[in-house]
Amino acid sequence: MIMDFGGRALDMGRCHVMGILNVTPDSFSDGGRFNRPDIALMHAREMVAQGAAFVDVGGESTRPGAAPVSLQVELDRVCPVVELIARELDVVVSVDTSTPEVMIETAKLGAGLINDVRALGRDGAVEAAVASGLPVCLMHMQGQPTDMQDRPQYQSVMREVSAFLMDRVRVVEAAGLPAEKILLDPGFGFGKTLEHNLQLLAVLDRLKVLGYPLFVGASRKSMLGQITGRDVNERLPAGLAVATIAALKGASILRVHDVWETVDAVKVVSAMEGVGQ
Ligand SMILES: Nc1nc2[nH]c(SCC(=O)O)nc2c(=O)[nH]1
Repeated sequence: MIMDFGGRALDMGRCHVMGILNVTPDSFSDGGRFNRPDIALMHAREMVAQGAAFVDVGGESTRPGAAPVSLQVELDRVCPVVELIARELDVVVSVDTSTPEVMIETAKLGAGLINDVRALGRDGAVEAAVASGLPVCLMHMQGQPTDMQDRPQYQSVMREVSAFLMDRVRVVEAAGLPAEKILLDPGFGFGKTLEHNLQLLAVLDRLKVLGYPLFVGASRKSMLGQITGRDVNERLPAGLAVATIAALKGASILRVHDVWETVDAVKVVSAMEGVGQ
């Protein structure tokens, strides 16, 4: 299934790597390194050279406990970087935002995907996403970053995550967003215990049957630290394991910090899947 990302067509039947470009001072693993547009462009260029099909630009940290940022701060962080990358590089610029005005502005500046961890939950976000004409990733989160990890609870995490995402799909499709512009994401680490995250990973293919491309982000997250005991900058092997599992289970986009390493892991999965039986 070919999806059009602001003029760049990509086959969602394949697994693509998205490089993370946090332009926030407090992101948990690379906070503050890429705040200047020229430095951000250099990092984006490097990730594209390593095989990233997407670069995800986020101006508001959504780590547990993160404080919201003002509209102007988010615009000031994100817009110059989106404009520069969209102009200079042949890559889909994804914008990690829940803010309607940021969606509209960055779409004008050449963004190709809206990546909203709040599934267009903020006032005006559905309308802004529809008006932007861009594809949207709808992600599940229980609670808000300020409290989501306090006491995550589910009767059945996959059933509840699926129900939430399908409800959001109904809302955004009714508002005019075509089905072929929707991606779904279970939201690893967003209001989930380690057990919930593992249960979602184990049955990720069940999310696929909803009929939308799957987006997965687990890179360097605390779930990997809980399993391995590794610090945030030593979680690459565990991250590659999740990337491989997700690719095997049909994920279309993997959001990661470590691009070439993940590209290679995906190449192994694709090579195996491509060989005649
Ligand atoms: N769609 C999507 N967007 C994201 N943005 C972040 S920011 C927090 C972090 O990188 O730990 N995570 C995700 C994710 O899992 N899915």
